Amino acid sequence: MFASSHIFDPTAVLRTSSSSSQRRILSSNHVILPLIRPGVLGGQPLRKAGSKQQQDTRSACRVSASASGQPSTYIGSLSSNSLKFGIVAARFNELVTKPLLEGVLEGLERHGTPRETVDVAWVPGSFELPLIAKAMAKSGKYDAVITVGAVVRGATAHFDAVVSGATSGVLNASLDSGVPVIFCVMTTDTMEQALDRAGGKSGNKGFEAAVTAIETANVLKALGQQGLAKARDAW
Ligand SMILES: Nc1c(NC[C@H](O)[C@H](O)[C@H](O)CO)[nH]c(=O)[nH]c1=O
Ligand SMILES: CC(=O)[C@@H](O)COP(=O)(O)O
Repeated sequence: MFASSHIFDPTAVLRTSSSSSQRRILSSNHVILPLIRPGVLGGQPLRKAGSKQQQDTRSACRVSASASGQPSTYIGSLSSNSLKFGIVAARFNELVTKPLLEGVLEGLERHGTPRETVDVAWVPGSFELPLIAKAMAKSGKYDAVITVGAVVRGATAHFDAVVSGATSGVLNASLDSGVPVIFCVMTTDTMEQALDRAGGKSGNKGFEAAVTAIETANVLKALGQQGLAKARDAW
């Protein structure tokens, strides 16, 4: 799927445009992005020498206007080396949230963001995630914020209150700030289910959240470059 005689730059964005009713990948002088950074596959990033695309793809996202005026499709790069991230982590059930946090940091690192550049704020529980996430998002310092929590059902209805507050609060933080705030909060019936998703048999949802943050931030950046999204400080 990624075979290409051309050199590609993982900091681009794949864009297709429709022509008549057929969508097509743009001509061969456009680049096809790997869904995983070449270094992860052991491959070597190739580079298309000397083309306009190369100048374009040097930015976090490449968008080329469609000559036919047809609608375009934006698919965000999975390269994070031009992005800044913040994380808010809940200490409650830290048996789960600490491996989730590690998964987030590993995911960011494997796509170009050294963990030393990532700010991490700790809060008591998932109910406190939205306040700090919104503060970070509205600071203008971050291209995306990732919230990490683990809400495990107990004997009372408190589970529902915490999940409801955390979910709507994180969503509000994102929509209100115009910054992607990613919801990496386990909401499970048992601790085992939560641990399975924090590096157990179901993988690490923290790593997945990191990839989601990168792609969403890059799409928003591309739309902004096309005047299709307000600049963050105008949100
Ligand atoms: N039971 C869980 C909680 N409860 C604490 C709340 O998040 C909150 O800190 C408290 O209600 C004070 O505002 N938090 C979790 O993250 N996970 C739980 O399972
Ligand atoms: C999600 C919670 O708040 C829950 O773990 C607390 O347990 P309980 O409902 O037994 O008080």
